[in-house]
Amino acid sequence: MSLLELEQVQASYGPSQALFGVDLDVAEGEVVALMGRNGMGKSSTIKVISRLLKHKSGSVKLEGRDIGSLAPHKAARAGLGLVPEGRRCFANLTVRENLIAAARSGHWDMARVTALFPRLEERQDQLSSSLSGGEQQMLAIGRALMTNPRLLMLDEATEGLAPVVRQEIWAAVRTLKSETGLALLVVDKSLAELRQIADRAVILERGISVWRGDMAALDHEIADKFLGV
Ligand SMILES: Nc1ncnc2c1ncn2[C@@H]1O[C@H](COP(=O)(O)OP(=O)(O)OP(=O)(O)O)[C@@H](O)[C@H]1O
Repeated sequence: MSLLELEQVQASYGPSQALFGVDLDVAEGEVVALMGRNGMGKSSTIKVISRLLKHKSGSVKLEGRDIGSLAPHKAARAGLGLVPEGRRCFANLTVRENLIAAARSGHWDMARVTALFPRLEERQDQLSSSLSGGEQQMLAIGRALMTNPRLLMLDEATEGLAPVVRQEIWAAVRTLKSETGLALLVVDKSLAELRQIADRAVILERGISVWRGDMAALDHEIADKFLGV
């Protein structure tokens, strides 16, 4: 059974429909890249999974259980960890307070998160608003890990960061994959990085899953056709 499974999901923002038929699944321990050009529905799909956007048809299942009627905080409790686009943390809390506020019991605790991101340990007493963009992103990932998710979703986790910081984030994501086997759903513009980390990919075009397959099968022709790279 898949850990997460979406079938023919449709969703709208008021009168404006964004998703027209999203099929996607993530197995336990698997890394899936969710890809597509700008505005094709990647963030909306992540929002549907996190229950921040309600779908109007189709199904969203976590371990075979329909989670379509869960409130967002219950989705988090059910094991869906989200690092949203724009890395939202509590600006008026310190790094440590941000992490503690998210904590739920399990493998991930302060010690493990700060071992993954040593910079967070160095900055633990600083307000999160005083962190650099890269450090804020590390904190956003750390917060999501502190919830001890079954599935971690990263929406554009490296966007707008300097190349050296992006590498630090990717290194941490690779560690998550190799050392913890956490299931990941990753949205990112870097095909090169996704190729290194993802087992499979799902490509969206105008809110529809138009290609699903092993990352190794995503050749130049497919990338050119659907991603324009
Ligand atoms: N809050 C909103 N209200 C209305 N329409 C929205 C809203 N958010 C997204 N949309 C629309 O839904 C469609 C899908 O957007 P979405 O952000 O999911 O795409 P995306 O693939 O994540 O794009 P990007 O790579 O640019 O982040 C787009 O047409 C977008 O304009």
